[in-house]
Amino acid sequence: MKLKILNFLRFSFKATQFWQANYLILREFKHLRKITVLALIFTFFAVTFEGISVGFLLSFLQNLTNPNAEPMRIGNQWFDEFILGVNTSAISRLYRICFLILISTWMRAIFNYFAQIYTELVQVHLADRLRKQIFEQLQSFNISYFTNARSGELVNTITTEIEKIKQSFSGGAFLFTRGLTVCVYFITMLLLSWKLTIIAVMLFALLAVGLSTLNARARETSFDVSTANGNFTATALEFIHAIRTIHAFNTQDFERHRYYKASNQVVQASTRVIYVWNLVRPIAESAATTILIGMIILAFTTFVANGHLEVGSLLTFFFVLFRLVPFIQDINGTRAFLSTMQGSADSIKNLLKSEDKPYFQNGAIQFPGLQRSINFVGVDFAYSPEQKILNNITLTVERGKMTALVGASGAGKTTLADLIPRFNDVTEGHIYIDDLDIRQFEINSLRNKIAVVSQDTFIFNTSVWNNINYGSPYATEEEIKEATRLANALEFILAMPEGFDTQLGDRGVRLSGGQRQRIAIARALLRNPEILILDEATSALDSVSERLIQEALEQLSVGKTVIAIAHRLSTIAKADKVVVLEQGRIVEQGNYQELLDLRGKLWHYHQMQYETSQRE
Ligand SMILES: Nc1ncnc2c1ncn2[C@@H]1O[C@H](COP(=O)(O)OP(=O)(O)OP(=O)(O)O)[C@@H](O)[C@H]1O
Repeated sequence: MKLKILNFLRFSFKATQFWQANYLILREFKHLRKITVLALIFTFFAVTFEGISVGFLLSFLQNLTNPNAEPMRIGNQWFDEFILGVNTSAISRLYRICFLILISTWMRAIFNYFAQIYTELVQVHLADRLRKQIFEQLQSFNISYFTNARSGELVNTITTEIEKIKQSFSGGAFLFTRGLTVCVYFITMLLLSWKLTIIAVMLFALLAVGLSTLNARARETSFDVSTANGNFTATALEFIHAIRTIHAFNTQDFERHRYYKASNQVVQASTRVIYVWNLVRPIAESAATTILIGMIILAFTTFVANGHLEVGSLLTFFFVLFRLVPFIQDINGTRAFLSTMQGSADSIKNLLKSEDKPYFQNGAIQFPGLQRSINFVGVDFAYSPEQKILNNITLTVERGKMTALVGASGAGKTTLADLIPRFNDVTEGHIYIDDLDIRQFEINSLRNKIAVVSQDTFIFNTSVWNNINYGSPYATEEEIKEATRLANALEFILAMPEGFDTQLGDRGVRLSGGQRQRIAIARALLRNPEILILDEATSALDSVSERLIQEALEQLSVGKTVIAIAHRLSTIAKADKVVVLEQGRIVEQGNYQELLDLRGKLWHYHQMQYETSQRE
C-alpha cells in the first residue's frame, strides 16, 4: 500500500514537473480541446473493442479446447442467451463467437481510423498554434532582440523544431493508446491468472528500469542535435544570402569548410542519438523474448501440470502476453524517441518564455501629429551595456523643417534617427514630442505618421505594385502612380515586362540598387508622412536620378518634418539645421552656412568633399 502511495506521489510529481517544464507548449491544447477530446474518445473506444475481442478469443479457445466446459457468460441474460447462445450447441456457440470477434475487430478498426484522424489533426493544429505564438512573440520584441539572435536559428525553431514537436505529439498519442491497451490486457491477464501476471510484471519492470537509463542518455544527446541543426540552418542561410560576396571574394573554399563543418556537426550529434536510441529496441526485444520463453516453461511445468490453470486460459494468457510485449517495446521505443525530442521542445520554450526577452512597451495616447517639435534631452543610447553609442544628445527637431545629420561613418546618425520611430528606446534621457515623452504614444499611431527610407530597404518577393503599396493598402491607383512618378520610378517600372505586376524576386534581386531605392522612396511617399526619415536615401542613385529624386524630395518635404542623413553634403545643403555627430556626441549644430563660417567640423567635411569632386 505504502509503495503504491509512494509510486502515485512520484508519478504526480513527475507529471507536475513535466507540465511545468513544457507548460509553454502544453497550454496550446486549451485551444484544441474539441479535437483532442474526440481523439481521446475514439482512442478509448478502439482500445475497448481490442479488450472485447480478447474476451471473445478466450471464449473461442475454451470452446475449442474444452467444448463440454460451462460456456462463458457476461451476466446479462438477454446477451448471454441471444448473442452468446449459452443454451445452444458448442458448434453454434463457436460460430457466434467467430462472428462477434469479426464485429469487434471491425469496430476497433473504425474507431482506430477516427482516433488516428483526430490525433493527426491535433498535431497539425498544434504546430500551427506554435508557429503563430512564435510569430506574435517575435513581433512583440524590441528590434534590439534581432541584433543578437541568429536568423537561421530562429528559422530552424519555427520550421524543423516545430515539426519535431508534431512528431512528439504523435509519439505521445501513440504512448497513450498503447498505455490504455496495456491496461486492458493487464486486467485480462489478472483475471486469467494473477500469479502469472505478478511474475510477468516483476520481470518486465526490471527490464524497464534498465532501459530507462538508456532513455536518459538519448535525451541528453538530443540537445546537441537541436543546437547543431540551428547552427546549420544559420550557416546555410548566410551562405545563400552572401552568394554574390562569396563569388566576388573567391571564398568558396572557406564557405565550403564552414558549411561542411556545420553539416558534419549535425551528423556527429545525430549519430550519437542514433546509436543510443537504436540500442533500446534490440535490447528490449531479446530480453522480452527470453522472459516469455522462461515463463511458458514455468507455466506448463507448474500451473498446468498441477491443474491450477486450464489450457484454454493459459493459451489466452500467453496470447495476450505475446501481444502485450511488442506494445511494451513500442512504449519504451516511443519514450526513447520522445527523449530525443526534448532538445526541440527546449528551443521552442526558450523562444516562447518571456522572462529574458526585451519586450516593446507600448504607450496609450494616440499620436495626434507633430505640433511643434521633437526634443532630445540628455539622450544616451547603448546596444550593449559596455559601449555607449549616443552620448548626452540634446537636440530640437522642429516641425516643418529639415534637420540634417552629418558625421563620419559609425558616428551614430542612423542610431539617433532610429529612436524617433522607436526602433530602439533611449538608455538614458528623454525624447519629447510636443512635451510628451515619446514612450507615452501608442506606437502604431506614431509610426503611421512617420516614413523611413533607409539604407537597407527590404523588397518583398511579390509584385512591384504590392511593394509600393506595402503599408498603405487603401491607396488608390492614382496615388500609387503619382508616388511612383515623384520617386522617378514610373519609367523603369513601365519598361519592365509586366509593368506593375512584375514579380521582384527574393529581396528584390531583379532590381538594381538604384531601382530598389526608388521603389522604397515611392513606398514612403505614398504614406504621405508628417515626419520623413531619409537615411542615405539617395546613396545608390546615379547623378541623374539623384537630382530628380532630390527635386521630388524637396517638393515632398514642403510642410513636412524631415530628418535627413547623407554623406554627400550636396544633398543637405538646403537643410534648415545641420547637426554634426562625432563618436555619438553632437559637436556642432546650426545653419549650414553658419557652420561653414565657423570653419569647424562641417567645414572640414565640406573641404574634403570639394577636393574629392575636384580630383574626379
Ligand atoms: N544593431 C546594432 N548592434 C550593435 N551595434 C550597432 C548596431 N547598429 C549599429 N551599431 C554600432 O553603433 C555605431 C553607430 O552606428 P550607426 O549605424 O548609427 O552609424 P552611422 O553614423 O549611421 O554610420 P553610417 O554613416 O556608416 O551609416 C557603430 O559603431 C555601429 O557599430
